[in-house]
Amino acid sequence: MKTLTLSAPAKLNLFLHINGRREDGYHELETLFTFLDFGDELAFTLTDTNQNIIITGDTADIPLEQNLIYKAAKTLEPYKKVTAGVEIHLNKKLPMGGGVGGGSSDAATTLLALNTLWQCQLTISELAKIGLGLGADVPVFVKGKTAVAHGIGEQLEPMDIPQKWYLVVAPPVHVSTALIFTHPDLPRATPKLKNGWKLSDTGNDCQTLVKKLYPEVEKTLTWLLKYAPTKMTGTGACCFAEFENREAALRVLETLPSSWQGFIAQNTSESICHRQLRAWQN
Ligand SMILES: C[C@](O)(CO)[C@H](O)COP(=O)(O)OP(=O)(O)OC[C@H]1O[C@@H](n2ccc(N)nc2=O)[C@H](O)[C@@H]1O
Ligand SMILES: Nc1ncnc2c1ncn2[C@@H]1O[C@H](COP(=O)(O)OP(=O)(O)OP(=O)(O)O)[C@@H](O)[C@H]1O
Repeated sequence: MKTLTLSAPAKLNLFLHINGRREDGYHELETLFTFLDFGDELAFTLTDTNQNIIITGDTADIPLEQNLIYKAAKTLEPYKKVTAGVEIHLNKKLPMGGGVGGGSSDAATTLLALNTLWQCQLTISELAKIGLGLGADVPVFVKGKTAVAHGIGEQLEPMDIPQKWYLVVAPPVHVSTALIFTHPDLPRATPKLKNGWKLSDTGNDCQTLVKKLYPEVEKTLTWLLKYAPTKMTGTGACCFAEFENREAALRVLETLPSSWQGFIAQNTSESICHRQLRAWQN
């Protein structure tokens, strides 16, 4: 059996507005998702042992039952049309809980890969619906197109945006998404954008609160802003600065303080996972 190796790319929220809070505690969002050509790598190999889902690689810190890769595979099990288990090897490159959606992207890549390998024959829309049960950010990775999202992040309107280079910096702090979304000081009443909006008029509604609670995030934003337009992604802690070309981004990466981790990448209108999966199928 051949091994199917796919990326689980990072996402950036190029803006993130919170428009309201729903009765179930989730928030109504308006956010622009794009994908980066950098991410985790997952290798899928079918095994003879039915009912068996084995995860190897960089998963040591995550209990199996909570691992989004495992959860995604378990969710697809009832749909499989072949008698086979799977071994999934994870090469983790994205900071965990960093706002770049690493866990959600791993889950989406797992759904897409196993839908093919296990011949589940689910459509992308059906997979996205299943993915929403794993996390608000999973559907956008399943659909794999740069998009403005509404609802809790699942109503997606694909959008063409220019390709840029990004320097993404992960300060050494972990921000809990749930903590930010339950905080009394989070602004929750940004109006929906009107037609003709410009990216320069948008922001991240979580940023002021996260800066206050995590001074390392404030330091990172202040440092990056010396070089380029900068925002935080998701609920942090990662921050990204936007550049017109690779060389400019690389020059700033080379001067990054040593306690911060960073990488540079380009945004892609389609997730690289989708491109790789198509190439494998043909
Ligand atoms: C903020 C974003 O990162 C933007 O991309 C995401 O919407 C978060 O997506 P995620 O990590 O997949 O979120 P989930 O795992 O579904 O939810 C984590 C926690 O975030 C809060 N949450 C998440 C999404 C949303 N629209 N409203 C929320 O209030 C909920 O309190 C939930 O307990
Ligand atoms: N395979 C996985 N990779 C990363 N995190 C995982 C995975 N499985 C479960 N998790 C859990 O999910 C949490 C959130 O992970 P993730 O990296 O998606 O956060 P994030 O980048 O902040 O995403 P978001 O922007 O969607 O909030 C982690 O703290 C971790 O405990």
